[in-house]
Amino acid sequence: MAEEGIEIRLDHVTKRFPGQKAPAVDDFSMVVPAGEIVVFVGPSGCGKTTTMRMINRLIEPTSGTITIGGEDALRIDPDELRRRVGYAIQQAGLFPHFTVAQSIGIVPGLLGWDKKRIADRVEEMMDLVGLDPAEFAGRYPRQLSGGQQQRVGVARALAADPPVLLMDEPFGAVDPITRGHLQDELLRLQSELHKTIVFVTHDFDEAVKLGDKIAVLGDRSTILQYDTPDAILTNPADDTVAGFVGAGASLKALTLTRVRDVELGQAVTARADADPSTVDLRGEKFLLVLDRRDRPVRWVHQNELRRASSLASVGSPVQDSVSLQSTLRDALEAMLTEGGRAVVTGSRGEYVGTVDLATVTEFVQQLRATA
Ligand SMILES: Nc1ncnc2c1ncn2[C@@H]1O[C@H](COP(=O)(O)OP(=O)(O)OP(=O)(O)O)[C@@H](O)[C@H]1O
Repeated sequence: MAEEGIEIRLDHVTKRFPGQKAPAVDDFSMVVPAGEIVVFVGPSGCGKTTTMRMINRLIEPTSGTITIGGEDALRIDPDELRRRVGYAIQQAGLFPHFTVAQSIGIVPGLLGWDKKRIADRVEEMMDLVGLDPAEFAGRYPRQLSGGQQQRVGVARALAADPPVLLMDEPFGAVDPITRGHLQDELLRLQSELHKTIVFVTHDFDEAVKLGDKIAVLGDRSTILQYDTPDAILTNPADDTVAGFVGAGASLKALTLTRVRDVELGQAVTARADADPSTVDLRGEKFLLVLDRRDRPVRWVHQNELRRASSLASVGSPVQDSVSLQSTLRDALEAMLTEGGRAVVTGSRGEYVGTVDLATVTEFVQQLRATA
């Protein structure tokens, strides 16, 4: 069993770097709830990294207190702090002369684990982040893609099973598609591990996707708003936050809702072996043809249906379907590909319903009305 997250509390924390007039972090107070992902977003230089690094004492606060699981961070001995707080950074920060296995084993090694325990743990972590140990354990960073390096960085941060994970733009240096995959994987890991995660990013979309809560920070790490993504999207605290949310707030809100949360529509359906002349479209323009296991295969227009002698090959293929776990944004994407409705399938790929544009529009309007 992995060790689950513990609460982090920052109380009136200030950091003043020597020789600087203004503090980099000015009187920062926040509770990061146990087992949640809190994302810091804000402009470059606003103090996100400094705030985060005070939690694991890579930077010492000038004043104020930080507690981790109720214990004063300044009193936790450095080895124990290293075990309790994992740290992952942009471009993974891997040592060029360490193999993947050596990198992941660093913190367990520092903590004095025996060789066998470290080796077992390294293998377990590689599996966890989707890197085959047989293939990757002996590789050096330069023999890895950017995405693979980031996976190693996350595995290394998790190796000593810390209840707290600090992640400073960990996916900042990879292409958007890899970034999306790494985000999905982090969410999957988190649904198993329930760590307390503080995550720093410039990217508001990333914050919306990952955060249970988002802290929008301004100069000197001032908290402009600290709330759930949907509260911030629908009700930004001020113009600065609104600027950060940016255009397309409604579109972003679509990533917050799953297909299973909206009412599904129903298409007229028929099995591929049915006789076309018996199909009643009940005023609809399209028929959805299902295979023997009820999986959606093709859309057939009423004109095609009229001329068809069999449903086995007529119509155009269903190209993109979504699952009940997909977001409304995925559904919108599928609608744009399919032209019209997105087909929703269950866990065995079977047809369960459809989502159409009206449902999405209605959802956005409701969200605005309740905000
Ligand atoms: N070691 C240091 N000595 C002096 N000033 C520093 C030091 N580290 C950071 N600062 C200053 O503190 C402020 C906050 O920096 P910080 O790195 O925390 O910002 P950030 O929000 O993480 O920025 P970015 O998003 O660009 O990484 C900046 O003005 C920076 O120049």
